[in-house]
Amino acid sequence: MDQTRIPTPIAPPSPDVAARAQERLAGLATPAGALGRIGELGAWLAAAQGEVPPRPLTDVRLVVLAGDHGVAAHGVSAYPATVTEAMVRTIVAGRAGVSALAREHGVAVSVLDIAVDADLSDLPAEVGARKVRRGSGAIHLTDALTRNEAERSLALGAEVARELVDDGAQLLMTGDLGIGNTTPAAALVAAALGLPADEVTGRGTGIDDDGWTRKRDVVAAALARTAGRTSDPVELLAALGSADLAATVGFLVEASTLGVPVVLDGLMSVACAVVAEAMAPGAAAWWVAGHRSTEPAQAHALKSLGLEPLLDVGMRLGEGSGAVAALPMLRSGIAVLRDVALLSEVLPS
Ligand SMILES: O=C(O)c1ccc[n+]([C@@H]2O[C@H](COP(=O)([O-])O)[C@@H](O)[C@H]2O)c1
Ligand SMILES: Cc1cc2nc[nH]c2cc1C
Repeated sequence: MDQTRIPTPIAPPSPDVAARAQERLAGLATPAGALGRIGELGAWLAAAQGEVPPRPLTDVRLVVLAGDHGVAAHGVSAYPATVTEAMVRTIVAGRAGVSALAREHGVAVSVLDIAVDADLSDLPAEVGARKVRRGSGAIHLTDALTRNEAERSLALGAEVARELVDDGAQLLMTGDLGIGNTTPAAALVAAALGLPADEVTGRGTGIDDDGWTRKRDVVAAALARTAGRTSDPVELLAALGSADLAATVGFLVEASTLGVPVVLDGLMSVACAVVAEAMAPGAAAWWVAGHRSTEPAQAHALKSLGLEPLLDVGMRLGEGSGAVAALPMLRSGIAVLRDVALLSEVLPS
């Protein structure tokens, strides 16, 4: 039986409302186009909300999807895999990098253990309620997941997005956490876009030249191992992804299906967005890229999606931090469409 999924096209934010928002933007008491991307963001959010001017963003949610990766035992990261568990605990305690940014910008953060290779059952039950497995396979040696695990991960990511939207979330963000995860994310981008390992391999948490060469070889071996099997997105996630990355894909597809805008983060988020766009063509119209990571694969992935990141400040933290950091620009877009006078109101008649 052919298990290949039929791509499900996604309708964009309302073109009618987008046109009305552009009309309001063009009529503001500013020189035409003077608000640049801030104005464009306001118009995009208006179209996404179906309302001009758009409503203030009072309910913004970030979900950090955490997991370990078999490749971490093969010298591809500057840090040991034990950091993943430690940082899940740190996010729960509200003391991670993203925790500080999220408090500053009024974003509610939750962290989910999708595939951390540790027992986190002492944490609040919701953290581990969707655990798929302990760690995903080392992709240069074996598939990351079974096809069934990939399907389950996609479904649970979708479920997470649905729950947040049902609970009133106006804007969603995805974050990632997992030592070694820039290796499968780079491999996903390479396989999806037909790029060689050299062009997608970055320094991740800060590996040295020897580490980079090892990581490049791991990505190349993973691509060679799975050649010819990765045109179907579910197969791609099973072969080269992980449970946490597959869950992120499911989350992104579902958010766009529900018509809720998403701010993407760094490499993992944008690599998953490439796979989500393949599963749900048109979904990218519901996403904005929060920042440009230092990872080369993210640049390729952004380009393929036609997304220009809002910030370019050398961030490479993950955790959703670059999405949260970009939020003031989105709020600014809403403020100008709501509060700036029209030129017709201020000019003497
Ligand atoms: O978001 C990014 O683009 C990004 C770039 C480099 C590193 N990270 C974070 O660092 C970890 C992965 O780096 P590595 O070197 O272990 O593959 C993981 O926890 C990510 O959240 C994140
Ligand atoms: C300390 C630390 C925090 C992180 N947060 C996301 N990835 C990370 C990797 C490390 C090493």
